[in-house]
Amino acid sequence: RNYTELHQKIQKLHQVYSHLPTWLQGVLLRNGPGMHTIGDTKYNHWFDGLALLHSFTFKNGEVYYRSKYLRSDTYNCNIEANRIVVSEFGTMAYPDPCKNIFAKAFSYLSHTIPEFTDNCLINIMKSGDDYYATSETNFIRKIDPQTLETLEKVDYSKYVAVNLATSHPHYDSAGNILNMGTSIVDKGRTKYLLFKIPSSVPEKEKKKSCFKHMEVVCSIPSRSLLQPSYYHSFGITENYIVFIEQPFKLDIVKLATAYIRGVNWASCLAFHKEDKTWFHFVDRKTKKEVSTKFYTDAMVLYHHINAYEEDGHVVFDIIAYKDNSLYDMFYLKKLNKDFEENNKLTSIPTCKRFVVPLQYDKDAEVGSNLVKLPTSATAVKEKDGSIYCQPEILCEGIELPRVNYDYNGKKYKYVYATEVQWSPVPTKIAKLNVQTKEILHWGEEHCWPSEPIFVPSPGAREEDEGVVLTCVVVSEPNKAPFLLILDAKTFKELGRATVNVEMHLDLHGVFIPQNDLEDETE
Ligand SMILES: CC1=C(/C=C/C(C)=C/C=C/C(C)=C/C=O)C(C)(C)CCC1
Ligand SMILES: [Fe+2]
Repeated sequence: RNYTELHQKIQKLHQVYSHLPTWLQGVLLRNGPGMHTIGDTKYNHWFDGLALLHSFTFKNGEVYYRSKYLRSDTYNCNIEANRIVVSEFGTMAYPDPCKNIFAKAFSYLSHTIPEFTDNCLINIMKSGDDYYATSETNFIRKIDPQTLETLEKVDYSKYVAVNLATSHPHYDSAGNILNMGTSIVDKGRTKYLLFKIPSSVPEKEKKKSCFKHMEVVCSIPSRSLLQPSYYHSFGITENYIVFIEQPFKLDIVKLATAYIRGVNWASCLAFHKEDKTWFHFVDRKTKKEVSTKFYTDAMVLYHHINAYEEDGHVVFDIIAYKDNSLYDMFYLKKLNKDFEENNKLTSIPTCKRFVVPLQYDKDAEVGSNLVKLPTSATAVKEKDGSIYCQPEILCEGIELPRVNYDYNGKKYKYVYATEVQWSPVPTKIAKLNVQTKEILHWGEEHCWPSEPIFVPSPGAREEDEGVVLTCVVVSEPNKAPFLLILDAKTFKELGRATVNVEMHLDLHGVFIPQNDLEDETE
């Protein structure tokens, strides 16, 4: 395969047309796995693919498309060797020992933690005026949001003791990043760290990066020292951080010996269906964890939707599964032509609301439900003082949820998400009203829409005043993919911009308003 040729093709700008609201100016920037074959080698899992960034630029009523592979160290090493030389989630690979920056992986006998990949394929994070491609290892990669060029690599572990970090950070009202990571360096003290990256540095230290000012906000010890939980996101409210310690766990001993055993990282993750799922609430002001033990049954979740406080309760909405079959669905050998028939999810994504009474009557009787809000979610006091929570089901079959971020941490109404049935590929997008459970849909035959992103209109007064953007891949041959713009209120189409090149199925992204972009030099 001639990669040089492919790169040239995808770097070309493609002008496309549509009728758009005039205020919609900026860049929709998205990330996801793009290249799964290198030379004669193939990745095993969809989440392994080399990151491919793509963007839609809205400028004076026109839309321009471009895409570019993230030039990570992983990408460069693989392309140079013309084979996969860096391990990913579902593929174990062995480096060229002599000319490789991943040489540390070879000294695995003396290091517990292998050197991870910087193939940041999951999401985009905003740090001050800068943008980073993110994944779940200790590396993030700065990118230029306009040219999609790859810039410096940042190693979180140089600043705080994390080996893994989520690709779904949160932002406070001042634009500071709040993220969580797991520290497995010191096996006796495995813990989850909540850390903060300031949005700017003091004027006199202008040469320093925001990362030099990173700080640990608090740490939560792992229930199991050798098996910390895996987590893909977390929630925040005005006063609390919501962290779910699920029984889908990473086995540190397995991780440390994966290279010698020749197995992938995915095999170091296991779902313990007999365990419980523990909820942690950290007070953002005092940085102390709420001491009451709140738990629910075993489950697996990737995405938090939103969380807020109401009358002494923390309400949080998530997308949960009965088991970890989701990860298994994305093995590429299963994603063949007949996957829609052959690859049924054994557990459907379910949108669940938990309502947790942080301030409850301490004299309440054992066995009583402590939830005082109108919901079918319960929280029952047990003999030992712990509280067993059961959710209210909001709906089934949605994934890749997004909300109007101005309502993040606050009482809210709307979730925008993709809709999946019993297959991992979304066929519709949905707008769910979490208060009434009413749902609006958009779908068209052979269309596979991406995570929908809500963009508020200027001066919007209502939560759903704005547009929803989704990239649509068309499964029918010779039909072009497109960007779809929906009115967020009605879910009616406002326009579409057709792309004349192939477009890949992606994961997550951001919309960057024109005002947040540095002036373009044409
Ligand atoms: C490389 C690597 C990892 C990669 C995880 C990835 C790539 C997860 C992707 C998750 C997605 C896309 C979820 C969507 O809901 C681990 C297991 C953290 C740990 C070891 C090293
Ligand atoms: Fe995600």
